[in-house]
Amino acid sequence: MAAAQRGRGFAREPKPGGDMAEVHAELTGVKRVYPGADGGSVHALGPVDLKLARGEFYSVVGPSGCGKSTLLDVLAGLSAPTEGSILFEGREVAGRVPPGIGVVFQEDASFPWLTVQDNIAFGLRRAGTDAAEVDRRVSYAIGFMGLKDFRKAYPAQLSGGMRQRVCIARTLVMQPRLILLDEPFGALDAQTRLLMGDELLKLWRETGATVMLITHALDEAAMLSDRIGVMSARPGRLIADIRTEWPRERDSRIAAEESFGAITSRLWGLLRDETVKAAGMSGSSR
Ligand SMILES: Nc1ncnc2c1ncn2[C@@H]1O[C@H](COP(=O)(O)OP(=O)(O)OP(=O)(O)O)[C@@H](O)[C@H]1O
Repeated sequence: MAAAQRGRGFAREPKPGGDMAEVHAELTGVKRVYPGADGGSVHALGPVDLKLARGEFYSVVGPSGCGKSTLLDVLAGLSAPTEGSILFEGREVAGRVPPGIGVVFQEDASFPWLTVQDNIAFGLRRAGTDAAEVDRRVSYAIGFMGLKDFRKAYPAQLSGGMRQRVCIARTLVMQPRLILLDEPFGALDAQTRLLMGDELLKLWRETGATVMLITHALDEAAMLSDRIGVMSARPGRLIADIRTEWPRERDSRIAAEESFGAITSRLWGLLRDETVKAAGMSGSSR
């Protein structure tokens, strides 16, 4: 077993964080148009140009329906772009999820018929990982996510926050180098969201992964991210790029910093007009 694996739980490499200058994922001229219900089409996204540096924590905020999930889906390879190119680690993402990318959704995606440990082991077993390695990674994930007392419990016996931890752990044991999260805490109460945000930061440091988070919550974006992309009303384009300059060793207490308020008000200033436009556009298609 590699030293990095023995020592670092989820991490593939001994150096978390990596080289911030290295481009990890790159979208160029990406557009997504869906077929509309009336035989027309819905221009959901773009054109978008975006570079994610290896190891950075990037969040995307934008008005409802502006194309945030579409952006995540095309980057993940869950949906093919109508135009443009998407590279992950220098290779084209061509409408299928490449190894190395892990996705966490808002919905509780745990399997109700499997225990916590079997839920977390699911992807590894399907990939044919040997049993000892499955045990090692699952045990680590269970400890890390604070699920030790619940390893034999079924999802129905857990709170919403714990179920979402199971889903995050299930993605993390696959050791993704790019983690895409679509409103992962959207269904949770405010206090649980804060705690989950701290756990996400811990995981980000631990794994050294690149993270892209889609969120409606401006304070969540401001608290967790190195950089925040603001999207316009649909068709979603990136209209601002805000760097937070937080230290890597941070947690939700960063919200008490003076500069935190400045970032959230700047985000809201940018989003306000777009949100009004989006509300006016709801249901329309182009
Ligand atoms: N599979 C699809 N087929 C047709 N239209 C779609 C499809 N998926 C999304 N859309 C449309 O594309 C637009 C962008 O949707 P998307 O879910 O990406 O936005 P979003 O910003 O994530 O929304 P929200 O913030 O409400 O979750 C919307 O108008 C939506 O109705």
